[in-house]
Amino acid sequence: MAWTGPMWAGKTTALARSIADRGGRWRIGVVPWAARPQGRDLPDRLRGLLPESSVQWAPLPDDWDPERDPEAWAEGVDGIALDEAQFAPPSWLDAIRRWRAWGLRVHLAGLSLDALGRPFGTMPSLLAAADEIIVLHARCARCGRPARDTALRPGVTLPEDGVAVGDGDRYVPLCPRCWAHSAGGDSLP
Ligand SMILES: Nc1ncnc2c1ncn2[C@@H]1O[C@H](COP(=O)(O)OP(=O)(O)O)[C@@H](O)[C@H]1O
Ligand SMILES: Cc1cn([C@H]2C[C@H](O)[C@@H](COP(=O)(O)O)O2)c(=O)[nH]c1=O
Repeated sequence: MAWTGPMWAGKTTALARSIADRGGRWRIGVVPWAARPQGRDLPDRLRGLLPESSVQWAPLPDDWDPERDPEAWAEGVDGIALDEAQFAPPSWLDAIRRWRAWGLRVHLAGLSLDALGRPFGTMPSLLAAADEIIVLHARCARCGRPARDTALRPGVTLPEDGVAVGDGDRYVPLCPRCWAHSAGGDSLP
């Protein structure tokens, strides 16, 4: 199951809620350290959203890559969850198929598009293989309508690979109309 949408859409919150609703023992995936948002410890943040009693934690180490040993990480857990899945290595796709075949639940949350509207990292492939996808919306920072996209703040640029960790200092959620205006310089009708 996968949750996507722009930044501030509530993806992390929905992921945490889904784990709490299911209960059991979960491993929470951590994207490679280098790509993690500075100052935001994702497992801790997820843990803070979950009632301690309903979930047993088995966090993955920072440098974990499922290609190395998917069996080891499936052992003793009912599910595997990953936040910021756009940063996951491509080997997640194969590992997820195996985990599912072994009867594990796999829950993911991440950005499908970068701030230039391009498919972002591994997330589009992970969505293509998902059994269920929920697209969440934030609130457009310009007009308040439902926001499907994340845009760059004026004067901020994005590297070619689309990766620039950050928060409201770099990004804003926008509705399709305001995003087109901001990205293409279209005038609003
Ligand atoms: N423009 C916005 N639209 C919607 N939510 C926002 C906005 N700005 C801040 N928020 C806050 O962000 C929270 C979403 O947090 P989170 O679950 O971390 O989302 P995501 O993982 O999608 O970035 C909301 O509960 C809301 O309080
Ligand atoms: C749009 C966009 C985002 N990022 C980074 C910025 C944040 O560190 C994460 C997204 O976090 P969230 O949980 O969805 O709020 O991704 C990026 O690197 N490139 C982009 O284009």
